[in-house]
Amino acid sequence: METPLLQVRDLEKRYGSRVGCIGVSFDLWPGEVLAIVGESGSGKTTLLSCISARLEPTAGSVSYAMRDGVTRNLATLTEAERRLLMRTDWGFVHQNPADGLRMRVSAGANVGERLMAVGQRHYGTLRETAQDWLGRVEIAGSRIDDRPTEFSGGMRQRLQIARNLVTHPRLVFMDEPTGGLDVSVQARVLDLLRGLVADLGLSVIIVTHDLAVARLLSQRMIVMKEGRVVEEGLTDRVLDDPHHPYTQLLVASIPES
Ligand SMILES: Nc1ncnc2c1ncn2[C@@H]1O[C@H](COP(=O)(O)OP(=O)(O)OP(=O)(O)O)[C@@H](O)[C@H]1O
Repeated sequence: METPLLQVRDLEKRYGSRVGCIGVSFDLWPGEVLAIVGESGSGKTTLLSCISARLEPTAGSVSYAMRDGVTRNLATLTEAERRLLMRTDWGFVHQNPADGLRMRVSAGANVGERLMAVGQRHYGTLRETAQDWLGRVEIAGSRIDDRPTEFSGGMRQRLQIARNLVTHPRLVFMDEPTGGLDVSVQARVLDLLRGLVADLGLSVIIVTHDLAVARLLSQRMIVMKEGRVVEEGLTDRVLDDPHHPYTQLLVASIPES
């Protein structure tokens, strides 16, 4: 029987007396794209940080099915195991590309660096793979020696995506991946992400306040309000037939297109 890739149980994060998120439980299945939506301050980023082992929860657990098939509670990983997971089996696409790229090294080195983390050392192979990945994210190969500082916002975001996917991670976390881009650029990046996620069979957890992004990318979504999950279900069902009054309000506030 298939096991979930990620199991979140009664997760809670408090900042002093303030609640970041509370009582959150869900499973993520291999190959599934799950969107976490909710208004500003609802706890999306807190939840994403806890499940990606970047923030220690106050209570509850997150378990992950490692490549060797053993499911481990993230809290029991050593620091070295956690870092290896982050550099190889997981990806993290930040809203601001500068948070996920090294801005002072070339585009090629940004992609190659992640490959070196999985043991690739041969310069020719590193460069060839980097070149291939730049192509996959629609960056001209002639830009391989340019630094991200010389790239447009959309190019930077596409480079960040290449850097994350080059190691063929099984799980990618995304925090508002198109949030900082011009509307005209967003569509292209979203389209690219959708294609890559499908081609690579990635599992994804994506935080967004944009329901159109959730509709386009995710199969399932959870809706957060004041740190709690108020609704969960298949994306089309939640958006077409929202049950919770808060979700109804969110859906009703989408501008007609
Ligand atoms: N470092 C922190 N210290 C104290 N309180 C925090 C901290 N980070 C978040 N919070 C609080 O936790 C709650 C959830 O915040 P969080 O950033 O997770 O929401 P969000 O849904 O991601 O919002 P946004 O869409 O604006 O990023 C808020 O009440 C926020 O003020």
